[in-house]
Amino acid sequence: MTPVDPAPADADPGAEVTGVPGVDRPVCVLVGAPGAGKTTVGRLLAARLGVEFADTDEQIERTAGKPISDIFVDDGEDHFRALERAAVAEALATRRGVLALGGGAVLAESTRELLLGHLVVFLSVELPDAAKRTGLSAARPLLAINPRATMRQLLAERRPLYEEVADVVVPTDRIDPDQVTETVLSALDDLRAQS
Ligand SMILES: Nc1ncnc2c1ncn2[C@@H]1O[C@H](COP(=O)(O)OP(=O)(O)O)[C@@H](O)[C@H]1O
Ligand SMILES: O=C(O)C1=C[C@@H](OP(=O)(O)O)[C@@H](O)[C@H](O)C1
Ligand SMILES: [Mg+2]
Repeated sequence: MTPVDPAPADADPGAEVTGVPGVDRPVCVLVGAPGAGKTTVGRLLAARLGVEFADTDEQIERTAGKPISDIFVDDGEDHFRALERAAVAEALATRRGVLALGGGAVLAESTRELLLGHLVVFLSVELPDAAKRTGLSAARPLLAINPRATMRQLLAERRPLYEEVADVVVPTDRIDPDQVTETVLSALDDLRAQS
């Protein structure tokens, strides 16, 4: 089990927001399907821990200079996945706070291998909430065609990959992002107590 050492929940909000002193990797890495709440909960979690937040999708968009939906349309999914593998590898090596990955990052075996050295939280979500939260919208290009069936298939195919890389699974169905954040915080405390 990877040791966890999050900053205390009452971390000084005025302190420099980077990571935990002496810890040379992200405090935790969030994985899960689109709509699981990785980006939303990641931000809340980082604020509670007093550390930085990074999202590999945002990094990819900054580097490419366009939204992910445009990368899919202009350059194709394979190109996006290559950018994603590079962005995830760089973020795992350099980020020290809370890191959210895109839902498909775990499809790459090389990424799953890299995640072995990290504390990984799988935010799980079932079809009803995943559908509601994504609105099955065009902002997520994978869901552009037959979104409900695609989401159902994606959840079934990826669950074993999320479970493979995860140290802990936090179900998010029917609870709000603040409640998910509290659940993740206590899971991190439990892991720290065990390590
Ligand atoms: N636990 C939750 N309950 C209700 N809505 C949520 C929850 N988590 C996230 N959301 C909403 O669902 C949408 C997708 O969340 P997001 O954080 O982008 O998910 P992800 O990054 O995992 O795809 C956002 O509108 C967000 O506000
Ligand atoms: O599941 C996927 O393959 C994807 C999920 C998206 O991120 P979120 O999981 O944050 O929505 C984004 O990386 C891209 O649209 C592809
Ligand atoms: Mg996201």
